[in-house]
Amino acid sequence: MNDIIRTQNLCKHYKETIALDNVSLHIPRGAIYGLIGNNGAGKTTLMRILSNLQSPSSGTVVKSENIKIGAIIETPALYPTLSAKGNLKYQLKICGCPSKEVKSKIAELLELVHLKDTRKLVMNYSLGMRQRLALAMALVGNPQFLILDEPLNGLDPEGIKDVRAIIAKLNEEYGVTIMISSHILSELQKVANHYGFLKNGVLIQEFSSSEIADTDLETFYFKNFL
Ligand SMILES: Nc1ncnc2c1ncn2[C@@H]1O[C@H](COP(=O)(O)OP(=O)(O)OP(=O)(O)O)[C@@H](O)[C@H]1O
Repeated sequence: MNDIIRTQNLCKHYKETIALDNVSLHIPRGAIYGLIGNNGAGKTTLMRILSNLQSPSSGTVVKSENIKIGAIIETPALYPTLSAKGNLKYQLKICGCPSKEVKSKIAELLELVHLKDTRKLVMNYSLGMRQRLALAMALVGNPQFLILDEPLNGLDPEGIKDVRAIIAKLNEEYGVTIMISSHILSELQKVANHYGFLKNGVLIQEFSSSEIADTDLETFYFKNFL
């Protein structure tokens, strides 16, 4: 199938709250898919379901065969009393990486996410460093599909630029399909090429950047979200 993942009529209810309401989305293989929605729109719920961390109330998720999924959702799970290398070593062992490959894999991952100060303990990391390490941790299992829930939140402009560049590199050079969420369209426009707009649990529209001009995309966003 051309979509790496799609959903059919996905619904999620929390008692009386409808977090997702009949969501049918399509993420083409190779895309960088920007998921836009205000607070409480259902972005995290949708991403948790796509990552198998949670079940829908109804509806289905259709994944292309044997895809491996990596995800950073809400607070990344890092070991605060270890260094970046220590975190990666632990994760690689859990994932069954052969001992003789661990060192080179750690070097490759640190290089990929532009993380240099590797002796510091993670508890002393800045938000930007944590975000980069979380990305490296999510890449340990060589996922073909990476889900990133608001990875630019709280980063300074340089951090945003850097994480965007890493995302673009993962997509272009490593062929990873990426889903990335944000409240703000302009944060994603420099990197995404497909968009899904989620409003009050409803996927109101999907666009590919090849079928809509930037200015029309912005008009749609301002009309529906501001
Ligand atoms: N575990 C839960 N129990 C009850 N309600 C929940 C739970 N998780 C989410 N919700 C509700 O579901 C709706 C969607 O929440 P969700 O966190 O998925 O939205 P979001 O778009 O990620 O929001 P934000 O941008 O603020 O993180 C909200 O009304 C939220 O209060």
